[in-house]
Amino acid sequence: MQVRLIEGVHEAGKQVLKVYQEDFEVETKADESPLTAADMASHHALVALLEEVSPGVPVLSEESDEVSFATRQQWRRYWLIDPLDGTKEFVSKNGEFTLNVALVEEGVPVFGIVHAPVLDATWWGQQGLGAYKIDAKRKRAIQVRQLPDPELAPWKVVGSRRHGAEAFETFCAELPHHERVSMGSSLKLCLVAEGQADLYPRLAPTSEWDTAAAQAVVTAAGGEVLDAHTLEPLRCNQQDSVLNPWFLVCGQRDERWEKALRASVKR
Ligand SMILES: Nc1ncnc2c1ncn2[C@@H]1O[C@H](COP(=O)(O)O)[C@@H](OP(=O)(O)O)[C@H]1O
Ligand SMILES: [Mg+2]
Repeated sequence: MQVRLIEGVHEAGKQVLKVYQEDFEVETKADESPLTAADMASHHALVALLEEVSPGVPVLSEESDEVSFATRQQWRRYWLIDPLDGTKEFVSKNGEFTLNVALVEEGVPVFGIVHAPVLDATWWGQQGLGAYKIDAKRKRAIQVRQLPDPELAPWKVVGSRRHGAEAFETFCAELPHHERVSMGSSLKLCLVAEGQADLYPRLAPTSEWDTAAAQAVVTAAGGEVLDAHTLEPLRCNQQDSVLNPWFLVCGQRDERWEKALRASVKR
């Protein structure tokens, strides 16, 4: 099943690239976020793919009509997709956008694919099977890295290009020696999954479809995606709202970043 899914996500990625390479119009959604023909082409391609691969399993997409919590609560497993995460990066043409497909079971993202068509890179992970990166037609296993001694090698902290700057600054001010990297979309979580970054504090809003696929990759790679208040793993489909709490992605827990988090998260 993974092979067909990855192939299908790549096909959807090609449709996204076709729009990317042409002149496209940008609409503004009710929540002021941008929407392009690429978001919708990817949405339709991914929904068709998932209906083909697993008929009867519900699909919730950022671009679907809203589904009531009363209905969603009945779903033991469902597909959760963000057809184009990082639409602002897409519009500004920096390549840092992704297609995201997650399988959620009992609130836990157990399988996920994140695909970045411009970077020609795909990350996928599955509970019990590990995490992998495919680029330039090469597939390799990935895992989070051990936090280095910051005196010897700076911690690498990844942040959004556009969101949550103030709390991010407070967090970083409390950290030992570190370097920062900016990145768009769910690629930030993938950097932690493959050991290119140690921490991604997301101290700003996101929705469950923004994170579920990459959370599956991070956890399969040995890391965690934790609620910034409780330090419990993020779970999907637990409440009416599809908004995530503020969260932090890490390879491993450490008292030094937990202290920085307490300083930057209002309780
Ligand atoms: N106020 C808000 N509420 C919910 N999600 C928000 C938000 N502001 C930004 N986001 C989410 O953050 C994502 C982009 O994050 P980043 O800038 O770090 O890449 C957006 O994904 P989309 O591009 O899929 O809309 C959007 O879902
Ligand atoms: Mg998104």
